[in-house]
Formats: sequence, structure tokens, C-alpha cells
Amino acid sequence: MSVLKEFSSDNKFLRIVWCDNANIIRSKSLRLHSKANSIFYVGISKAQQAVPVIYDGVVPDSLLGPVGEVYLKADNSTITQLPYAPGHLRAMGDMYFNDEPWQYCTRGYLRRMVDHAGEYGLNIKASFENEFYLLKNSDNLESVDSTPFASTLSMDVNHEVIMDMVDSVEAQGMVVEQYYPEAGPGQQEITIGYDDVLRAADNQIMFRETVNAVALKHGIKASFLPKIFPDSSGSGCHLHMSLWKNGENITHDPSGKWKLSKEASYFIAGVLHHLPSLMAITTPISNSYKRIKPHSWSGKYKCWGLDNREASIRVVSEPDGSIKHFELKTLDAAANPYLALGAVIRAGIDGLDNKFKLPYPVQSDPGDIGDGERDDLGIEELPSCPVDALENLENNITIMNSLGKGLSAAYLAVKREEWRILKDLNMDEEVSCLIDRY
Ligand SMILES: NC(=O)CC[C@H](N)C(=O)O
Repeated sequence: MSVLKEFSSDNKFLRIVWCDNANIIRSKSLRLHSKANSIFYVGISKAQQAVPVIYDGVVPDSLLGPVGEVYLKADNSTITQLPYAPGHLRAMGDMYFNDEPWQYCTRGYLRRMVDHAGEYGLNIKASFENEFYLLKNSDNLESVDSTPFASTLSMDVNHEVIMDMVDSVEAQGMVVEQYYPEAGPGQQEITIGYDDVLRAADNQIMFRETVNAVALKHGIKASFLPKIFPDSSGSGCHLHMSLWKNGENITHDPSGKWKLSKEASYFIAGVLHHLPSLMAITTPISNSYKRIKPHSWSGKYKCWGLDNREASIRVVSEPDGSIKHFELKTLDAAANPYLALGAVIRAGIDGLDNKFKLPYPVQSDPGDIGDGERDDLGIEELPSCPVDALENLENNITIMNSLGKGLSAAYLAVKREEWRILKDLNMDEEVSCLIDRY
């Protein structure tokens, strides 16, 4: 039976979507001539995994060139009607080469890491907490309002567009949990409920697509760029995660140290240990590092804390004191969600494998501790530019091996080319180059 049976026959196109190493969401669309088909694919060049965020061309040293095709096969379980684009359906694509999953596919990478966690009996759930700006347009960067954090006036100014975003997101099966205006002028936050990680990463793509499209329909512009205004709050995309076994959330253990289960403690220690390398993937462009500053709840220091919003990893308590999840703050929406989640999972599993010990939690603002004392406490500053993070990544055998030879080489090549170009731009030039990309 055709998988399209449940959708209206008015649909003319199926967008098969992929997110590349540069975190650009792209699609080729198949014209739907009949509803009989159940396998949908389009061909793309292998070189698509070697394209930087700035231009449509193949970067050097990526091991990829103009020769060679892969096909992008729709994951039929993700087919969704697009509420903001009548006549279009969307499916997430998986890249195949010679009828095998292609090693460079970022969605395939996350699938591999999900399987890896499964070998430990672990099922991981996650959600991305997006902040984004609403602008009158992207040319002169005029915000839709100039209101402060959680302003009800901002809610009223942006009521129609936000309600349309929420309806559109929910129509695609995501669960909206909260909405509030964030601290920057025109900055907003809509949070989505957690899900299995592959679905959570797909949700991140669907969310960005929807917010951007709905804003356009309302004659304004949304942007997830991490830092648009030098003197206003940046847009993070904090990653919330919980560990599950046999259908139960095992993050919490009332008798565990800091009320964490052994698994959660090792996992968090693994993520912390690898964070200076992970940042090459979780905060991947020059603009990302302009957001990560002390006193901005963005995770500038390599530390964790209990309910500490300045720590890069915050263990979150529930009203009854239990712990259901933890949050990685050092992540933004310039990160490819499949790569970011996959690499974070690999880091956490390394913590489990090696029984990494969690250091003492930091229960103050690490930005307020003097440099010397911070050193004594073992709290390191995290990388302050992509090139340092990329070097850490390149030397990190655990994460590099998990990516595999081809994907890691292409990723590093793309990111180094982006840095080569972006490092010489001033902030205005950088923002105008990137504002429409995320
Ligand atoms: N409310 C918040 O958590 C603020 C987060 C902050 N805007 C960031 O960049 O990460």
C-alpha cells in the first residue's frame, strides 16, 4: 500500500531533505505524479558533503570532488504535510551509495551512535531548546520589538506570528511545551518536548524550517544565528538529554552521588571530558564564539553544576528534587543536529566505557571566580574560536573514529574553509553573510 495514501492527492511535491556538514538544510523535490509509489529518492553529488556555509562549491582537502553520486532516500516514517507550503510534503533523507548507507551521511552518523548506545542497553532522549530572533528584515537588522526577557508586550506584539508558528509546528507532530520572549530585542524561545534522539534531530530540522517559513509568510525574518547583536543576548540551542533503560528514565538515583545514577554520572563526565573537541561540532562557526561569554548562560567554562545556569552542563532538578535530565549549554543552532547529538552521545559512552569520574559540581558563577582560583579548581576555559576546537577534534581519536575517515575529513575541511573566510570579516560583515543561513 502506498505510504502517501493518508495524504491529500492535492500534493504535488515531496521535498527530500538533508542537512549538510555546513548545517544548511537543503532539499530536492520529487514531483508526485501518482500515489502508487512507496520508495522515493533523488540523486545528489557526493560533493554536497564538501560545501561550506558561504558559497556553493567544493572545498579543498575534503577527499570529495565533482565525480560520484549518492542517492537520498526518503525515510517514509518522517513524511509530513507542510502546513506553511500547501502542496508540499517533506521527508528526511538518508544518503545511500551502492545500496548501502553512505558513511558521510550525517543522519546515518546519528543512527550509528544510537545503535552504539543500544549496545549498552541505553536509549537516549533529547530535545533542542531554540532561541531565535524576529527581525523586520535581514538587511538593516531591525528587530520586531525592543522588549526585555519574558515581556508580555513582546507576546502581544508577536502574537499572530508566534501562534502561527506553534500551530504549524504542532501540525507536524511536535509537542510545544513553552513559549516566551527571550532577553534580546525581538528574541523568542519556543520549546519542544523531548523524543528519541533521531526524532529529536529531525524535529530540530523541522522546527528551523517552520519558524523561518512562517516568519516569511508574516513579512518578517527569523534567524537562529548565534550572535546577531554584539550587545544583546545570543541565541543558544541548549541540548537537553536523559538516559533511559528498559523504558525507564535512569538519570536519577536518590542514593547516587549528587543524586545521579552511575550511568548518568559517567555519561556527563564523558561529555565534559570531550567538550573542547565537541565544540568543533556543537558551536561550529566563528559567530558561535561571540555568543559564548561569561555571565550569559551560554557555558563558557568546562564545568558542570546542579541547577547552575552558568555551567556548560547543568543538571536540572525537578520541583520534587528528582533529576530527569541534564542540559548542555555549549551548543547553538549553527550545529548540524545529527552530528552534534551523535558526537555528544559518543563522548558520553566514552565516559561509561572508562568510568570517568565526575568532578565536583561548580555551585557558583565560574565567571566570577578569579583566574588563579579557577585553575586551582580545575575549571578550564573552553575554546574561544573554531580553529582551536577543530584542532582538538582532529586530535580526538574517540570522536574522529566514530565519525569515520571520510565524514571526519570532509567535516574538518568544510569547517576550516569557513574559518579561513570568516575570520577576516568584522561582525557586521559576518552577520550579513550568515544571517539567512540558519
Ligand atoms: N535563558 C537562557 O537560557 C539564555 C541563554 C542564552 N541566550 C544563550 O545564549 O545560551
